[in-house]
Amino acid sequence: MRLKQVGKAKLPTLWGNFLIVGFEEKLTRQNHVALIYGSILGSEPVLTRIHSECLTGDALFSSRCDCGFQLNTALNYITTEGQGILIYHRQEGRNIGLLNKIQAYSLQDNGADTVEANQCLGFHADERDFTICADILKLLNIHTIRLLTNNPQKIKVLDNSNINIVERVPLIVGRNSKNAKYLNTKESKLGHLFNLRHKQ
Ligand SMILES: Nc1nc2c(ncn2[C@@H]2O[C@H](COP(=O)(O)OP(=O)(O)OP(=O)(O)O)[C@@H](O)[C@H]2O)c(=O)[nH]1
Ligand SMILES: [Zn+2]
Repeated sequence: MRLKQVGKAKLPTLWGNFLIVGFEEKLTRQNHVALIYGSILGSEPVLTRIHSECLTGDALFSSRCDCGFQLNTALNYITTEGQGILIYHRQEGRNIGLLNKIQAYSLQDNGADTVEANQCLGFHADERDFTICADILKLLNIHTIRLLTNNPQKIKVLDNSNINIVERVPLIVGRNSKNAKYLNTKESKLGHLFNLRHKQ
């Protein structure tokens, strides 16, 4: 296992009382956290959100993307449901890092879309590794989930990592005039599912 669990504590939030569990990648020492709500063991399938780090959207209220809105709504769904887990996957900017993301934003301010901007900086469109999230689920003994996502790639990677996804739950929130192009590019170039009729 590439990860080890480090620390576990109560985390009261605006949505309710979670447990926060820390994880460290043994090789890189990169850390991730999972927020657990309710009793998840023995109550599978577990409602699961894999949320990729977005400092600008999650903590600074940016409306350039939908991340902050999705974070808010995912916590809402999980607490309303009474059980679930949110993995806060610390691969900022689709894993190009915060400062590169700001440079990508600058290219987008000058007309590039989010994929072109990444490529212009020498990165792939999406540099994230979701297998780490499968490892986190396994360390927590979670094997069967309902996944909150619009991204088919997350489903594919978790599936290949032997996580049983019994349902994809769409998470379509936060569209506005500032992120419309960004969301359209996710649909046209990255394959995100924004049509509820595509629910699988
Ligand atoms: N490189 C880059 N990353 C971005 C940009 N805007 C947001 N991000 C990052 O994108 C990640 C979120 O990915 P998204 O493609 O929005 O959504 P997703 O996680 O693939 O899919 P969902 O599960 O449906 O939310 C976060 O890490 C953000 O920091 C951008 O313009 N460029
Ligand atoms: Zn974002």
